[in-house]
Amino acid sequence: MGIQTIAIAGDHASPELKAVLAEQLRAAGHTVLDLGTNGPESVDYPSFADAVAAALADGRANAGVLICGTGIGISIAANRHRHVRAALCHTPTEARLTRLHNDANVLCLGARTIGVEVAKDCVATFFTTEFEGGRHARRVAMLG
Ligand SMILES: O=C(CO)[C@H](O)[C@H](O)[C@H](O)COP(=O)(O)O
Repeated sequence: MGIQTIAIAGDHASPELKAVLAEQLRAAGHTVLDLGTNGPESVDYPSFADAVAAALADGRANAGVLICGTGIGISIAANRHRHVRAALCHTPTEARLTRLHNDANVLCLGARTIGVEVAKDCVATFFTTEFEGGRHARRVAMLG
């Protein structure tokens, strides 16, 4: 994917993992736009999906990472936005294939469902894998 400006956000399940992943992304040379949340207070995941979607829409970021407890709610919310292709990944294989086949622009992770090392591997794979194009470009275009 090359060096990106990456918007990262999540709900109250996310801050610890988010901090680790933000540091990983910065160490890899990316610019990180942290859109919260940064504390343990209970918040609502759709707001954070909307914040990353807005950053992608207005050009403040080229890609995103979203985290909630399972990654499910925040991926549902993110995919309500037509310009977002958010992929919930539990393995680096899924992270690789969603970049190759779906040109996913937002990686979703579950802070309560995968370990930090697997999450880091998913991030590393997602942001170093290029979209394959070809037959997959036709299908991605059909997503609207
Ligand atoms: O949306 C979710 C389920 O797909 C996330 O896991 C949320 O983080 C979770 O629902 C938050 O639950 P909590 O009991 O309010 O911490």
